[in-house]
Amino acid sequence: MTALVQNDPIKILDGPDTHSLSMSLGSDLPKSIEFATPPVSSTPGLVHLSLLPPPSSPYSFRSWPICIGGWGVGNDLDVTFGGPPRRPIAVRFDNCFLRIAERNEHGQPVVDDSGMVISDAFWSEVKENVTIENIVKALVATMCQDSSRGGSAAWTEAATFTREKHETEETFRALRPTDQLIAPAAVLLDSHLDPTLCSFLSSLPSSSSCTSLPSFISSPSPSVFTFPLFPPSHCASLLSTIDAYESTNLPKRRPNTMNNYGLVLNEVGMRDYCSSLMSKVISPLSKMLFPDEIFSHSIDHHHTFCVEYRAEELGVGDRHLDMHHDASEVTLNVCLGREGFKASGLQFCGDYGAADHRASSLKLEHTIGTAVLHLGRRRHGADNISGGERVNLIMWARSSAFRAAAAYGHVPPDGYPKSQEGSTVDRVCLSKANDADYESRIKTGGGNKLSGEEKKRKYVPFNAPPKSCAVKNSSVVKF
Ligand SMILES: O=C(O)CCC(=O)C(=O)O
Ligand SMILES: [Fe+2]
Repeated sequence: MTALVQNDPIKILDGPDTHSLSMSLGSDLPKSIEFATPPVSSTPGLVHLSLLPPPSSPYSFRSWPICIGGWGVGNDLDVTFGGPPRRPIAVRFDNCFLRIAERNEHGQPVVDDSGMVISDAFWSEVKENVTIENIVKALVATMCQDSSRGGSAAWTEAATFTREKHETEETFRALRPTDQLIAPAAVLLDSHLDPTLCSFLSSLPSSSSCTSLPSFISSPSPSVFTFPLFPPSHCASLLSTIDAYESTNLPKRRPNTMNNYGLVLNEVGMRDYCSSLMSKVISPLSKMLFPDEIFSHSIDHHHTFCVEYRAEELGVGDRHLDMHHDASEVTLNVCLGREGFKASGLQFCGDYGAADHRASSLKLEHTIGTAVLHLGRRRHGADNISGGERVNLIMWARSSAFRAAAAYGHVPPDGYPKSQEGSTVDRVCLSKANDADYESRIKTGGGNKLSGEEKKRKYVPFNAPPKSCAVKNSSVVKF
């Protein structure tokens, strides 16, 4: 394989938290690999390149984008744990449907479901000398030959799986040749955004952190934010693309383990549009709104999907969503419609691993076009819908660097230590799927019911008057 690379010149910016190993990778490009143009570094220390397989290869139907390195986590971890910058750094297959989570013969997962290469055997191939050249060579060897690193059969199967997904996207694109949301390299346009948000983002300095919230962003509870995101016309365009896909016979993978209805938008041709939404809106807002989070400067990939709920009167469908936390660092949840749905509140409890994990903290009502941005580890769930239909776009936004650190045990599982649970366990926060004590608590009438007064107190409508920045007061557990 040769490495094919995008056109922009390499750009490595200085930043306060740059990871010196990643940075040195970005500035020390291999001489022995043929690059069409130099690799690109979009955020400091994060290098993007693409592998271009030869025509005879099972991978040859497309190029394989990879990102290596990543800004923001490495040196923070060094400060926490001491010592030099740690290996392995993040190596992630980007924009691919590659999942080789099954174990290799050493019992190690090879590639996880966000594309992260997490096998020790791969890293032992890279050895002491962590350079782009060694990483690329080890990847090519892993994909093409050596069964001790996951087996070529597993990789061939992953290539076939990816090719089928790729063909599905192309078929859908051919059915809607003028749909700008599914075009290759689609971008989020200014006209897709609420005008106030759009002008705010265009004036936001790159290093900005939260000193006070702009008036159009509310923080009804620590580290939960709401703001107008999409105008109605753009919600309607998104719905029309979703509806068009639903009406085809193309394969529909449901969005996560809990929702039975909805689509993975990354798999219906919308990945590029969603990546643009992440880099133009979610990444800058995460830096600003979650400044104390170790990952907030390095959000770089996402699992984006839509969820669909229908009231009983409309027949089969999901009615509500059980309590859970997300497989994300930061989650965007925006309601697209449909006009006239009833009830369907979004309930929040505490952070996973914190003493108040199952204590109710907030209830929001969805409003079309309004976004909720929250930490993935905050427990939440959706109430029953009582009328009509509701479709929301959900982006689970993630950091490669943070996930690589977690995968290698540099940060505790789930990122955070567990505290002893406190005495408050509210019934609304119990999860049928995730709590072993759910049945016993429900049977014994356990879990505090919220009083009428408490319900009122906890109900906070969207567009509540702006508060001063809540981030500094948040009770997020740190490591
Ligand atoms: O329906 C909602 O608003 C919540 C969806 C959600 O939390 C999820 O899909 O992770
Ligand atoms: Fe969720």
